[in-house]
Amino acid sequence: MELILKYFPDLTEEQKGQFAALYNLYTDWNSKINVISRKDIGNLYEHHVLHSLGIAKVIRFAPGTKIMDLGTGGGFPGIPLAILFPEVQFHLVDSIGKKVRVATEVAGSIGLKNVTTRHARAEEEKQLFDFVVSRAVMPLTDLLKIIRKNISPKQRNALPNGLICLKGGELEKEAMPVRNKTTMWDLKEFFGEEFFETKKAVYVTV
Ligand SMILES: C[S@@+](CC[C@H](N)C(=O)[O-])C[C@H]1O[C@@H](n2cnc3c(N)ncnc32)[C@H](O)[C@@H]1O
Repeated sequence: MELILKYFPDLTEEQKGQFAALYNLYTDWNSKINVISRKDIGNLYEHHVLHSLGIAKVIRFAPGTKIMDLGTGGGFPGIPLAILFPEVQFHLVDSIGKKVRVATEVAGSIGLKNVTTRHARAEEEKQLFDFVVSRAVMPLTDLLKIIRKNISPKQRNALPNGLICLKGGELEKEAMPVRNKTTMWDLKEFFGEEFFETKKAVYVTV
C-alpha cells in the first residue's frame, strides 16, 4: 500500500481506503477462485496493482472517458485504474464467468460506482469506448482485430482513442501492428522496483 502512495501521493482518503482494502479482498477471493498465481499474492501491490497503474503514468484519462478492460480476469488493470480515476467509466470483460465474479465482488466491496462487468468473449461486446486496456491476454495484432468495432470515433482525450496494453519482456518476439501508430514506454522510467525492468506499456491508435 505504501508502494502505491510512493508513486501516487495525491490519493484521497477514500482512494487510500479502497487500495488498502484490496489486500484482504484478493487474498480471500484468490483462495476460492484463482485469479492471481497463489505464490504471487504477497506481491499484490507491486506486481498487480502498481503494474496496472503503469497505464496512468502514460495517460491521464479525462472525466467521462469510457474504457473496456479486455480479459480483465480478477480485475487487472481495470480495478486499480477505476480507483485512481473515479470519473472514468470502466467496463470489465472476461470470457471466464468465475473470474468476472471476483472482479464484480471486489468492485462492489470497495464501493466503486464507475465499474460494470460482463461475462462474455470480447468478440461479442458491441459497446463503444474511447480506450481499451488489457494485460496478459493475447498478442497486440489479435487484440486490434477484436476491438476495431469498439473504438468510438469521438475524441475526448489528449491521446487519440485506441488500445493501451501492459506487456512483459516477450514483446520483442511479438509482431507490431504496421498500419497503426504505436508508442511504447518502459515502465522502469516510472517505477524503480526490479519487477518493472522489462515491463512496457504499449499504445496503439485505432
Ligand atoms: C492471463 S489472464 C490475465 C487476466 C488479467 N488481465 C490480469 O492481468 O490479471 C487472461 C484472461 O483473458 C481472458 N480472455 C482471453 N481471451 C478472451 C476473449 N476473447 N474475450 C474475453 N476474455 C478473454 C481469459 O479468460 C483470462 O481471464
